[in-house]
Amino acid sequence: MASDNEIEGGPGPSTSTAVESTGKKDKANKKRKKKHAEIEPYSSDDVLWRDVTALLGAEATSEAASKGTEWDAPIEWGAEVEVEMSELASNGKFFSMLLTGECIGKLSEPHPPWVIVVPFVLPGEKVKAKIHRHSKLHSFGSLIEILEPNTSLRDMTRVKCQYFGKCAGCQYQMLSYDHQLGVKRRVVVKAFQNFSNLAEGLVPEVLPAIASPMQYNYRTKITPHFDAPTGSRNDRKGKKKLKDVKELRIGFNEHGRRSVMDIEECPIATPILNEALGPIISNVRRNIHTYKRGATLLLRDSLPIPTNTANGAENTEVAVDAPTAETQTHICVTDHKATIREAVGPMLFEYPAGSFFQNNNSVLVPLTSYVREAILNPPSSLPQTSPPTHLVDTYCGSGLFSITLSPHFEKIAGVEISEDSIRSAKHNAELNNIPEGKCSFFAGKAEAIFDSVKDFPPDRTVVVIDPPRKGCDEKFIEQLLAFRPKTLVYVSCNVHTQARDVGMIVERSNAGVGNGYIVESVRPFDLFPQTAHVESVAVLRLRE
Ligand SMILES: C[S@@+](CC[C@H](N)C(=O)[O-])C[C@H]1O[C@@H](n2cnc3c(N)ncnc32)[C@H](O)[C@@H]1O
Repeated sequence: MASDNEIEGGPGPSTSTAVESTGKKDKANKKRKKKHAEIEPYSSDDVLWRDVTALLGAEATSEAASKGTEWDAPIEWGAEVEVEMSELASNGKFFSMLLTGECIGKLSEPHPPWVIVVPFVLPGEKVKAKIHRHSKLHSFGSLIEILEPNTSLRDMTRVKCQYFGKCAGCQYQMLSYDHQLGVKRRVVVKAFQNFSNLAEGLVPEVLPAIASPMQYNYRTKITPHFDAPTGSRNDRKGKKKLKDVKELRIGFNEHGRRSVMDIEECPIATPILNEALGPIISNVRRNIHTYKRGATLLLRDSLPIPTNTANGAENTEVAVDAPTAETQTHICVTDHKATIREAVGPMLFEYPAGSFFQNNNSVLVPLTSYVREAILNPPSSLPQTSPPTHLVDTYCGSGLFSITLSPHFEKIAGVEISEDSIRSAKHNAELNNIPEGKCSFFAGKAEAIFDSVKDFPPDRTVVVIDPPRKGCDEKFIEQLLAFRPKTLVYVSCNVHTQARDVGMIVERSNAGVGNGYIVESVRPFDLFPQTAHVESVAVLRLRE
């Protein structure tokens, strides 16, 4: 669960205003500035940077740029500051809250406008934080104390995780679920404002987020990990020394640090994963001498399946003492190569435990039904055209959209880079009795699919696009625009690259003649309750 912001800056002041610099320090500062200056476009650092500049305003930002003071933090590294939080930032995973206007602490005076980012706090709250990293026009503080809570938003009785505030995930637990959905909608609104490059009127009002039916115990995959115990040495029998084993931490990343923290339970994970977690961790501790280095453990929720499945691999199941009523129909799988089985409505999916599948099973029927309705029932305000007959499922994984939408299409083609997933997609078509020849799946880069669908009628074809976080390649977008399918449904777990790609599709397809795509709807889907992750579905339709 590492995020771009998760790496802490080194100790010591990083600013020229905060300290007298020696030649050596000057060099170090220059090196640091150079390193920090390269914010990767569309990374969570970039998303935060856009929030920072929006908060400070264009004038203050460009003044700092022209004076070259963007890196001159007015606060010393390690200083404690009292700040009043003003806004929520949209950079997903890690630091979720933005600044305060005024800082009370060790500031150099007069100081330039600056943003302080503090996690686990809410707008309107006054907090004490310790500065641990500087960046361009903003610094990161770790929360020491909430001095004045925002009691209209914060309710700590909602928090279910004993590690809240220490573990790097699930920072929205103190908020009502309705409020979380509103926050996620706002992230999508800002993503389209900041990254789509489209004029306001070209993006429709973002629809309210669709809730996950389960808000805890929904996550079907967790990956606790551990580093090799520091300085560990084996005794003569090859066993790690007891002291080192005691220092071993197995769990998730500690918030704001490189270190791992012990986890005995994860309230967003499904019950079977929580039951299996303790025995799995004890087993690693007992056998730590067999690990040469750290490792990531895989725990995946599955329906039981015959040990030798048509998909090939043996299933290894973790023994859990006396399964409860809730867990008895599920098993926990730990072998990457073993097969997982999941049901999505009436459809069954099997895939290797180590490959991609959406992690919140409870939301998959609402998600796939929403995509189906968006395709088949466009708003009545649009000219009604013949229903689509062909589906192209790009970045198809093991066939989630192809198979759930298969009853509504005559022909379907899917493309996916992972050969394992393509094998699963073909297997899943058989498993769900889809008539032979209706679905074809190809392993390769997404853009390669356009060679295989030359006989698909573009005006009756829908393309589903569900890329990884980095979004689509230009080559893919070029070929998509050359193909000109009637309908596009873009599903994404990174709304910032989604906004960029949707903007590019609309702009390029309308350049010149203006007969390209319009954005019909944008709607967030909550696949990840309690966390800052946001999924969204955008529907685009070619103008008549
Ligand atoms: C977010 S997942 C979506 C999978 C599937 N649609 C689902 O919902 O289960 C993105 C998928 O894109 C695949 N992928 C990544 N880069 C790709 C590329 N250049 N071309 C095709 N597939 C790619 C990944 O292997 C992954 O399965």
